[in-house]
Amino acid sequence: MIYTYLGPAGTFTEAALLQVPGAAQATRVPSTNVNTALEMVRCGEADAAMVPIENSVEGGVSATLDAIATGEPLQILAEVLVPITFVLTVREGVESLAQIRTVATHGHAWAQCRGWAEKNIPKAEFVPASSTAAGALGLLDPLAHHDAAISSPLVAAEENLRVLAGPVEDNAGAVTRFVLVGKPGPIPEPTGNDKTTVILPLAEDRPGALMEILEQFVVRGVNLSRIESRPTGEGLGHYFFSVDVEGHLAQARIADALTGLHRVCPDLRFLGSYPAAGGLVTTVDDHTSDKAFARANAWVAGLRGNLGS
Ligand SMILES: O=C(O)C(=O)C[C@]1(C(=O)O)C=C[C@@H](O)C=C1
Repeated sequence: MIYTYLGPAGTFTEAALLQVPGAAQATRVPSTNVNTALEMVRCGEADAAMVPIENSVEGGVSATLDAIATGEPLQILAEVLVPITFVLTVREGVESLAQIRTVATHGHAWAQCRGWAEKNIPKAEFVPASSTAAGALGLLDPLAHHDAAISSPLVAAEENLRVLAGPVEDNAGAVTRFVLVGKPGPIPEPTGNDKTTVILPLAEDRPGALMEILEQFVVRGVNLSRIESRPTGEGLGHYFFSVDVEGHLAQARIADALTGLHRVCPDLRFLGSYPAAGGLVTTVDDHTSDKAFARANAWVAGLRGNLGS
């Protein structure tokens, strides 16, 4: 098994990948960005890619949401949660916060530490890095010029970097959610606590279009755990919705909701059903249970048996 992930080694994404059973023993190839990681899967150079999809403070990771919604189809195989905490590390020679003029980190990490930075290093300019680990490693590179980096405490310790402050995140207890993505194939078995992800392009901009989509879930008792609108790139006002719901394709209420969605949104994309991480407990009302659907379908089939007779 070959895995790729948003690298280099020491990113939160690598920490997420290491939670996947067997990944620590498998080949792990770092990619410099999410698109490259997903392309490696599409062209068969990697069997699966671990990529960040949302953070509890900063929200959706646009690069991932867009890349899995378009292009050659992909499938989410698993999700992993990683608690996030950051430290501020500095280049040799930087002794105090007052000396810092430039800080390198991933845009999502900067957004989670912006309040701390404005207060403690107000003169420092943000230098975007491809990941938190890349920003930290830059401190050891004489050709990179940033004074400081915001990264995980782990990469700071592994690289023997001087930590000047930490934790530096604005919200303690932040969590990033990562997804393991492969080529479309067998769907993981239902566990009873699963998620299903779909991409729903709005066919036309008219009153009630989003409502029509959402009611497909509501009437089948399906709970949404994430909904995000992303621009399609075709101009202002053109969006698709990226939606996670609680449940598995193997369950009648999810299959029935997808049937309904296909009628109102024929270009929808199924991105997979996979076990939910983090102790999600899904409760299903009696009237939307598999048994209730089976009874209702049998009843209609019975009525239809009399058609034309
Ligand atoms: O830069 C990293 O270490 C990553 O794994 C990327 C990433 C992200 O894109 O959300 C992951 C977790 C943190 O929230 C910040 C950055």
